[in-house]
Amino acid sequence: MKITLIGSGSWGTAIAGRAASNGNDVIMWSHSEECARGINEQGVNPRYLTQYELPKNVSATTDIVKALECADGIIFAVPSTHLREIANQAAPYICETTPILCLTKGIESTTGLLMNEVIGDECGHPERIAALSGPNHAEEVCQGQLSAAVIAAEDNDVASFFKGILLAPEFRIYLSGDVIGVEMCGAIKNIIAIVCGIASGAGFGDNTLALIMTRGLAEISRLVHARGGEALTCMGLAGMGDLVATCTSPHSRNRSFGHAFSQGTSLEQYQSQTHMVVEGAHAAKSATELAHILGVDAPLTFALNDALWHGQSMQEVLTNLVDRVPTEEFYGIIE
Ligand SMILES: NC(=O)C1=CN([C@@H]2O[C@H](COP(=O)(O)OP(=O)(O)OC[C@H]3O[C@@H](n4cnc5c(N)ncnc54)[C@H](O)[C@@H]3O)[C@@H](O)[C@H]2O)C=CC1
Ligand SMILES: O=C(CO)COP(=O)(O)O
Repeated sequence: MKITLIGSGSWGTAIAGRAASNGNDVIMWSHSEECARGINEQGVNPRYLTQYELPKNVSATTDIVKALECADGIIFAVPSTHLREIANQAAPYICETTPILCLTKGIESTTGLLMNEVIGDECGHPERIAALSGPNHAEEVCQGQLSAAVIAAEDNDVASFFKGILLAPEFRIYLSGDVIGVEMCGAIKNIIAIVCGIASGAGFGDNTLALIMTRGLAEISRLVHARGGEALTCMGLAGMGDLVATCTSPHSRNRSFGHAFSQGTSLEQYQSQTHMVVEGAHAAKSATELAHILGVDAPLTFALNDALWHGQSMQEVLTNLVDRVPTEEFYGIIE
């Protein structure tokens, strides 16, 4: 198969390698000449996962038309803030029956659309769009460390197609029909991971981190349920699995950013130092908008949104959170 991978960050690079290791010819589209040249000439992405040698059947280009020529399957792995613009550029060159897989985790601000929905909006035929999510740090997947992911699609054939492209003994893939649930979990767990990073940076202990993760999972479940997903998905790889991986791993950019933020580093400073996306920061804003529209209580999301985008001090945010009176443990999830 010929697989086109749109994006050349850490996750795109690791997934390009995974697909190519299964014998597929992978062409990566990069917005950066430097990345495309490094991949073609050295077989290594010079900016992300720089120690990882890509299989020989991976090439790269900055020409999106060339990248999409004769694609049997297309994978989007660009940050959420660039997804619409890039899907719009790609759309005229994508055949209407070509299956598409979305790796991006986020919610679009102002529209409240999930990432597969943004691609569907631009490229049409949403039934051929799947989403992959789960506890998958690119740094470990590219080393072949045992991992698992879920691929969700309305059409089981589309999910199965991408399972065939990516499956390996060390990369287990489960299927789901709950695209909304899988996408919502992937977006919101990044918010909770930033809050965990802030708490750990501020000196809170393991009890507090477990409290944030558990109440975070309840918050994710309420949002999933209200957006039309299945609360059970929150118990799976995209929910509980990714929440644990992102809230606890030193690989997580969201958690590390939270830690740095608690020490006074701004989002701009962190992103310009690392050249990496902190999806949870953008999701804090878009999920707040969405929660208000859906009428869902999402205190951790609101708190992070206040701290990141409305200049509220960490002390004020914390006081607001602990001033809340604890109520029924599972309100708003099961009717
Ligand atoms: N890194 C990981 O382990 C995982 C990442 N993801 C998700 O995958 C998505 C992509 O993240 P990463 O690959 O980690 O990115 P990254 O943080 O490693 O790299 C940043 C990406 O932004 C791209 N970029 C920067 N400016 C751009 C522009 N003007 N136009 C187009 N692209 C531009 C870079 O080429 C690069 O692809 C995110 O939504 C992330 O949440 C999901 C699972 C695992
Ligand atoms: O989604 C991820 C792991 O599954 C990556 O998380 P970070 O963006 O926090 O590194």
